[in-house]
Amino acid sequence: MKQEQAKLRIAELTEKINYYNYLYYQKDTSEISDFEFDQLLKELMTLEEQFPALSLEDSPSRRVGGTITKTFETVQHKYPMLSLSNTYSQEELRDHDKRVAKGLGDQSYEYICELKFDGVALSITYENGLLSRAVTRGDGVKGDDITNNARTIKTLPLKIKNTLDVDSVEVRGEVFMSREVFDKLNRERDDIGEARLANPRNTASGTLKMQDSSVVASRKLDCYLYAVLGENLPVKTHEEALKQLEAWHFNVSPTYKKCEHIDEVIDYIEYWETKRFELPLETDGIVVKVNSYAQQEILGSTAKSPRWAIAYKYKAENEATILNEISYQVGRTGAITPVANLEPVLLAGTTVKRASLHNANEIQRLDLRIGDTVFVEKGGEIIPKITGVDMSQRKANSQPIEFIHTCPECGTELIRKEGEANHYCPNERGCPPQIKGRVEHFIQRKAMDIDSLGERTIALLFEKDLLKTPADLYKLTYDDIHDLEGFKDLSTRNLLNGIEASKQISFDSVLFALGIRYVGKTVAEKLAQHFKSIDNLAAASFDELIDVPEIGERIAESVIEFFGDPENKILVEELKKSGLQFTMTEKEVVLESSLLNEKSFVISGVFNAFSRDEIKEKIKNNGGKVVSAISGKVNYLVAGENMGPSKLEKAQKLGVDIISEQEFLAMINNT
Ligand SMILES: NC(=O)c1ccc[n+]([C@@H]2O[C@H](COP(=O)([O-])OP(=O)(O)OC[C@H]3O[C@@H](n4cnc5c(N)ncnc54)[C@H](O)[C@@H]3O)[C@@H](O)[C@H]2O)c1
Ligand SMILES: [Zn+2]
Repeated sequence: MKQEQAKLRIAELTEKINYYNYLYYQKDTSEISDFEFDQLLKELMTLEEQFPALSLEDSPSRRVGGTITKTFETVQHKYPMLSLSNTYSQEELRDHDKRVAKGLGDQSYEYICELKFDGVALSITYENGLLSRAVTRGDGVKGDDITNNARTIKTLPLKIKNTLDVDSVEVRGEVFMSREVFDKLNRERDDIGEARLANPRNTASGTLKMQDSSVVASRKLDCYLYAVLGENLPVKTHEEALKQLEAWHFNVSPTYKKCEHIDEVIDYIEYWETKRFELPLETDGIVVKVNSYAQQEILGSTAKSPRWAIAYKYKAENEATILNEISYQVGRTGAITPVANLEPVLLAGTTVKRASLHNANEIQRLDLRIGDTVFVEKGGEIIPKITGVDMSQRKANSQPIEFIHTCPECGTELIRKEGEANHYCPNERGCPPQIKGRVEHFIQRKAMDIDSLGERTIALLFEKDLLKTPADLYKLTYDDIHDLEGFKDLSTRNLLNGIEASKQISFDSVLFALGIRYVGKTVAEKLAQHFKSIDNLAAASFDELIDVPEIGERIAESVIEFFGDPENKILVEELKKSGLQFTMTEKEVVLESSLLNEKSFVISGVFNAFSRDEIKEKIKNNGGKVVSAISGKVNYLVAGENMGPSKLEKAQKLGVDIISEQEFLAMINNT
């Protein structure tokens, strides 16, 4: 390539990479795969090596890709947070090993291999053992202070036993969302007609930057720690750092391994290539780090990444197979989801027969045709996806796929609302999956919690014309149920009792159960707290609705539409007559924060600043739980003066963290 051409290409690559970085780090979206992105960056670096004169000072190859946002306080990192150089080839990994060997002269060295967790890097500082600050990587030099959000991560201790006797220590790790939590979140979004989230990494990253910590807490993020930094630490190797993190009760993935030779590293890579799909989170490769800190220092870093570490990334597994047919599913909200039925193919250890296609746009984007040879890819997701078509195999007479026009369940003509990707069946009250789906939504645990009623029973009742709306549940008689296939006396009474008990479920849950589009559990809680009764809510104007914190225009419109529908008015009236709760009772308190979410406390002794009851109150108001007896499940013992020695002894034996009143108050920012 000539200098002139190279200059143009460098400019083009720089612009592209900056654009994808912007999407990835600011908008939490990706328009291309990581592999494609890494190829662009690699091409840029190769050109810069060939033509050093063209290499720009601010080239994306020289700096960490992320940026800071304006919504959080900006904090300077004490030690820069770098990126990792990466490779997809074992050969390049061996080259890296040779460079390490050369850099270290004749010293022998070891590696620690870890999995590369696909989440977001976080730096967390503990001052005198207490979590004082958590900062995102940002641009590597400065990051966002997201301490309150980090505090909601259940496995991240708010306090560590300061055994090393240092004032301040920084730990680093990867915040992630487990596959299970991610899938559940998407099911919940399907349930209220909300668009699906793309992947756990982007979701974790977006969640960490939310303004409302209680929403962050509900998202159940987790964190694996993999680094300890600080002055005068008695830690000399990466392995010791990991052991220290374990001793401090941080969540350390047990998957790391010490390797004495690059061949062992390759074995590790091969072992985890498919095994990693059994892990609870997504991983996209492994990280190989030189173990000795002294040797890490000899090797040093570039402006962008350390020379003592490298990431080996797995290429997503890809197979070709035939697209046999497209089928269409109707969801609870009437949304139509196309599904690709494939000629079975073995992929990453499992047989794949189906792939999700999301919506009509996706079919169009891929330009799919029946009989096409398509490429199927499986990341960590349960449902694989189609990434492309092998055009060379396309049949001459094939036709573009025409999306169905009528509902496969009820025959109604489909609609597609402006600005929405999905087609919908508008026959809300006559379309069987929508009717059954509305009842399934109504009875779920987070709603009316009628656990003796399942999908199968709902279908049976529906077939017998006994269940067309949730209100019909409260009209069911003993005989109606007893006559159903599989029901005996006891199961019939259980179900009737479950339905009866649901009449005591609080208003916010009832509101969620109604299934108003975009009104998830958290939004229902906010609306219930604010309006106190269904009548107030139904009478609220658009402006009154959007005045409620966290309630946007889309939700406001949806609420107004719901109550504007006479059928819904009838439903609410019927449910009221059946005795369901449609007002908020006084004692349902608003949480001050969720800083102590899922943490349990025992309190003992006499306190200075507050009474025992006040401390208990504070724990509950911040989302924590107060229990009376010490057990291994208790997180903290708040110890006052004159506390009983047996409690103390038991807590010590079980490894329960013992904290003072001041330490407790610091946890909830109340000093
Ligand atoms: N698809 C896109 O549009 C797009 C855009 C930008 C970036 N990306 C992807 O992001 C990558 C660049 O991201 P990056 O600069 O954050 O670097 P990186 O993700 O490749 O590597 C550094 C990061 O790895 C993480 N990590 C996970 N497990 C680790 C472990 N055990 N030890 C140490 N670190 C661990 C840390 O968060 C660390 O900050 C690119 O290689 C690309 O794949 C994709
Ligand atoms: Zn229909």
